[in-house]
Amino acid sequence: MEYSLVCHNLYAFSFSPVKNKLFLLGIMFLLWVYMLYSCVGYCATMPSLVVDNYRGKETGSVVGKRIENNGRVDLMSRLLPRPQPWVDIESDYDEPSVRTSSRDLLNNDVDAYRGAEDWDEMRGEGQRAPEPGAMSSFSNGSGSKKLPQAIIIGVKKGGTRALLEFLRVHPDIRAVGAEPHFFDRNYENGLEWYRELMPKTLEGQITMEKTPSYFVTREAPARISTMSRDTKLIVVVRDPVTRAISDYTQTLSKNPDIPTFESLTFKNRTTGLIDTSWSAIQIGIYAKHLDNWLQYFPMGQILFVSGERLISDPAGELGRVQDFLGLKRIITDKHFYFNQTKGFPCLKKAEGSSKPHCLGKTKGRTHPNIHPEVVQRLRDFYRPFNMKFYQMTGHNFGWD
Ligand SMILES: Nc1ncnc2c1ncn2[C@@H]1O[C@H](COP(=O)(O)OS(=O)(=O)O)[C@@H](OP(=O)(O)O)[C@H]1O
Repeated sequence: MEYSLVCHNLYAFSFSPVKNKLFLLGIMFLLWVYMLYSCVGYCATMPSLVVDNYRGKETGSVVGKRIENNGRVDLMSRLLPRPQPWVDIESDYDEPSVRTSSRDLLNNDVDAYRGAEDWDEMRGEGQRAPEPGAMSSFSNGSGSKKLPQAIIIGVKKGGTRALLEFLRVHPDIRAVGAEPHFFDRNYENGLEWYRELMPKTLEGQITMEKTPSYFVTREAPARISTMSRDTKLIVVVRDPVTRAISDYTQTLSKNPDIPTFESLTFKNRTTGLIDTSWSAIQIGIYAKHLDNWLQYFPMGQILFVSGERLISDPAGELGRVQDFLGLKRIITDKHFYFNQTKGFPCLKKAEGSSKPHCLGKTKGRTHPNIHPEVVQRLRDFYRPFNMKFYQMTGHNFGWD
């Protein structure tokens, strides 16, 4: 009798509609928590999830701040839609390395006026060192942060952003979107600070960064060699005359009142003496800068990418770079298309996206018309340096 009463009560309890609903809700909640957890784990291990605080700002979110916060907030940031890695993060600070006091402004000294070229969302913040955890991937994914094994060290306006964005398509490359400027401006922060900026990588993946000003920074070769003598160096070089005009165009876009290109080029217009203290001119003397690197690195450890070919045959140049990095040639012709409107090759699918992607509006600007006589004078000026550079690298870049 007692037994049947207990059974009856149990039966009534387990099949009461309220309890049933509560039970179902409980199961659904557990399932939801499980799915959420799995999703976080999955997101964190995806190789392409690179977010930095600058991107966070770009997309109008506070992703950057979240990444530095505690686990719960960090978890939320992972679940938010991933900001696309290319979205107008086209860096790139102006060149501070070749300075003279009178020319600070025109030499794009970041302290004089911080250009933050292309990196629109950084404008007006003043120069500051990137914050660890702010530039790299999600902080809790699998893998570990490593110092870069390969660095794009130059040259400014050579096509460095295009090369890095193209390389990021490769599953074995993880790169910092922002320019860390560690070996020129932030060296005192120490290697640990630098490593913290890097995205997490899995075994076999290569960590990369690009800071074009390294190529003209006197201390950079020794510093990089101290980090690791095995670091692979990549330099994107471009006709120094067009490079100088591109550099000037960038400065002009931010400071429309600067003197003309012509007047900045010459120390003395009548004698035709070139002002080599102007960074736009100085950077293009590639042979001189390369000499400094060769004191610390053998030629075989430096790859020169043609900025011109990166536009006319991106897959060809990318093939060379992948070989140099010891990677399988995964980035090929089929990754690119020529965008008529942009006038440049673009990616059919950018990293982590299924959409076509061209670089932003600050890459591929229209250059001002420069008087042909000035261009000719510059060609004459650079010719011997170019010849020396061809000789040193064993490669004729065809600028003359
Ligand atoms: N695919 C593609 N799309 C757009 N732009 C391309 C591309 N490939 C190379 N380039 C050239 O890259 C030049 C900018 O060079 P950088 O990225 O090295 O500039 S920066 O130093 O980082 O500011 C930029 O220079 P300008 O044309 O003078 O703007 C471009 O000519």
